[in-house]
Order: sequence, then C-alpha cells, then structure tokens
Amino acid sequence: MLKQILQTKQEEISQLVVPEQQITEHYSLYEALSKPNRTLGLIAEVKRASPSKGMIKENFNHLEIAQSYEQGGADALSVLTDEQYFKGHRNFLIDIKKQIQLPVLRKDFIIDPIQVTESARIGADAILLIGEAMEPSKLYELYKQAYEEGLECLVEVHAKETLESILNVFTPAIIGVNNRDLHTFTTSIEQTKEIAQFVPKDSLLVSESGIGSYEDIHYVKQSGAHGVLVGESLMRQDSQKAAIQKLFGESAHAR
Ligand SMILES: O=P(O)(O)OC[C@@H](O)[C@@H](O)c1c[nH]c2ccccc12
Repeated sequence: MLKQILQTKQEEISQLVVPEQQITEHYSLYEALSKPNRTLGLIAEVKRASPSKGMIKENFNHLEIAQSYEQGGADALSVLTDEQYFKGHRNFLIDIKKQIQLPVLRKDFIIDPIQVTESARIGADAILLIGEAMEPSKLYELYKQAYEEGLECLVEVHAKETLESILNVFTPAIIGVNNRDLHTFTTSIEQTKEIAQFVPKDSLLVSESGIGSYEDIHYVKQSGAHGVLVGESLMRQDSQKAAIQKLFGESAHAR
C-alpha cells in the first residue's frame, strides 16, 4: 500500500504549485509535548477516512473537530492533507491554523523538498517524515530543510531496523513509532514497547496508531512514550472533547 501511495505522490509532486504564504502564529510541537496538559502528551488527529478503514466520519467538519479537540485539552493537532487516500485537504490545515492556538502537524507523505516548502507556506508548525518511505540520507536532507524553513519534524518509523539506519545518520528530536505497519496495515501497540528501548534519551517518543482506551494510554506510557497520536478512536465518537476525556479516564466534569 505504501508503495502505491508514494507513486501517487510522485505524480502529484510533478504538478504541485506552491501556494502563497499564509501568515500564522507558530507553536512548537516539541515544547507542547515536553509540558503536556496531562501525564502523556496528546496529538489529536483530524482524520476523515483512511485506506484501511474507508470513511471514518460522515458529515465531517474539520473546524468543528479541531475546536472540540482544543476544548478537550489536546496538546497538538495532526491534520491529514492527503486527498486521494485519506480524503483530506491542505485547506483544512489552512482553516484550522486560523482558528486554533495549538501546534499543527501536517500529516502527509512528504518525500520531496517542494512539499516541505508547501507545508511552510500553508502555515504548518510541523511535518511528518516517514522512515519507511525513503533512504535515511534523503530523510535527513528534508529534516534539515524543514527546520531551516521554521518547521519541526515528527520522524516516524515502524521497524527497529528503520530507526537504527536513521540513527546512523542523525538523531531526530521527535521520534514516532507507528504501531501500524504501512505495508500490511497490521496494528499492535506492542510495537511501541519493542522500539522504545532504541530511542535515544534526548528524543521525545510518540506512540502512533491503534490507541483507543485508557489501558492503551497506560501501556504506552509505561513503555516510555512521551506522547500519543490518536485519530480513529476519537473521530468515531460524536464529541471529540468527551472522547479525549474518556480516553484519559476522566469524568466529563473533571477538567
Ligand atoms: O487512526 P489511528 O489508528 O489512531 O492512527 C492515527 C495516526 O497514527 C495514523 O493516521 C498515521 C500514522 N502514520 C501515518 C502516516 C500516514 C498516514 C496516516 C498515519
């Protein structure tokens, strides 16, 4: 699946026109995850659909979702901007940045310098870079470019081997373990525990995908995660604010 998505991206990139610069306030993802609202940082994802689950939320309003996440005390947002496979749009991110005072991660398949510039132009605070999508040397080039253009990076890996090959080249400040294998879509939060021991002490660790209960939160925290990235389980409920409170084992009135 990842291969197919990357092929589509290549075609998109060949036609990509870089938009004009949005003027936005910037917030640091690293700082937000370093001093989270709860014992574990939360990046809440605005996710309408996915290739593995199909449509996740009908009657989708990206701004209402983002506002509800903010009210629920999310530390940061992730916004899917891929159109073809995730039914997202870069305009979702532009709109959300105008309304929300939180760091916003652009969630897409970024493999080319022009997409880094595009991300900076639309006002993203951070971008996702996927270890399994390119060679570590190329990933490092995009990483450096991103920081030069004022963006932070969440460097995601699924496999231990991918992390090791990246660490041979550089040490990302924020490392994500994707509990979902992007080739097979198999998801297991035990992946976080397995990889955590190889994450350098100075890097922040984010556990991504397949998190849906307070037990999961507890498990990845015990495994050494500083934060979690959660999409589907929050998106499927009517109120994202209430969904966050439930996920963290709080009563609706506790905060
Ligand atoms: O919906 P979930 O299982 O809570 O997962 C969220 C997020 O981790 C997932 O959307 C994701 C992680 N890495 C990605 C890379 C591309 C697209 C999507 C993703």
